[in-house]
Amino acid sequence: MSHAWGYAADNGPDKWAGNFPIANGPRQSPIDIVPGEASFDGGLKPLNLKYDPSNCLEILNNGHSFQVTFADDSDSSTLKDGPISGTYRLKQFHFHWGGSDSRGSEHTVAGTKYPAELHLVHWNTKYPSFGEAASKPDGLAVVGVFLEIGAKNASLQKVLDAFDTIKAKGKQTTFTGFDPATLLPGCLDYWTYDGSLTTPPLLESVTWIVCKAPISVSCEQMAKFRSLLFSAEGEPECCMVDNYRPPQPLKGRPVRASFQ
Ligand SMILES: N=Nc1ccc(S(N)(=O)=O)cc1
Ligand SMILES: [Zn+2]
Repeated sequence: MSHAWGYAADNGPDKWAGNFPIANGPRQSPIDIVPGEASFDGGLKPLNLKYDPSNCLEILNNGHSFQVTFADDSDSSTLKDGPISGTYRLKQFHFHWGGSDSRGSEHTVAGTKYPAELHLVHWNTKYPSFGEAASKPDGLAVVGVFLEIGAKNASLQKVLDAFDTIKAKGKQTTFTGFDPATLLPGCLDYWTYDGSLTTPPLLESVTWIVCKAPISVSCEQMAKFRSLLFSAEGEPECCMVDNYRPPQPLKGRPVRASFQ
């Protein structure tokens, strides 16, 4: 690629292996989750998520998605139990979405695409920082939540209301007091498997925890997602849509279910 990675024809997922050969590695994400082929594991614990809204710092358009970033200098916003050992700290959350309601999620369920997918990114505190953890096989744990078209999501709306100030790539603004737990479904049944970051550098360091239950998003709210731009101020405007990587080969990996 002559220029940075993205989601366009000339720098999108099919081109990433050029600069990031791990794109063809053994534990790449996302995947298509086939419920009938997942194994129930009674040893999997319930997810133990404890978030402190006072850790919420800012919202940023990074040119690939928007992300809400958290203070991660203490164990006040953490993920424990589930399929992981130890304590993982929340670093940020972000979304992936489509140009229409028929696509947008990264993981799929028996081939079904959702209009969007939320990722809550946590790092293992056995390592000194996110950056260190991101290169370790047990370094990260990402909770994925599907969005399905339905009722307006009041919690999500608080995030969308901040969009007017971060429309272009590189824009960021203060965003405090938000509780990401309000974006979780009521039921925390999940699938889990060993995978990777779904964007470059595609590091194979993620324990994926994908919730079976979706949360709702209205079609008007989906239109708001699509109002963001991949482009920076002063560049030709390019709508931020279809910022998702398609499912990757499972290559023999087991997918476990926390539910029967
Ligand atoms: N560079 N940081 C990243 C963090 C999370 C993800 S994802 N989409 O796998 O949650 C990708 C990149
Ligand atoms: Zn993501």
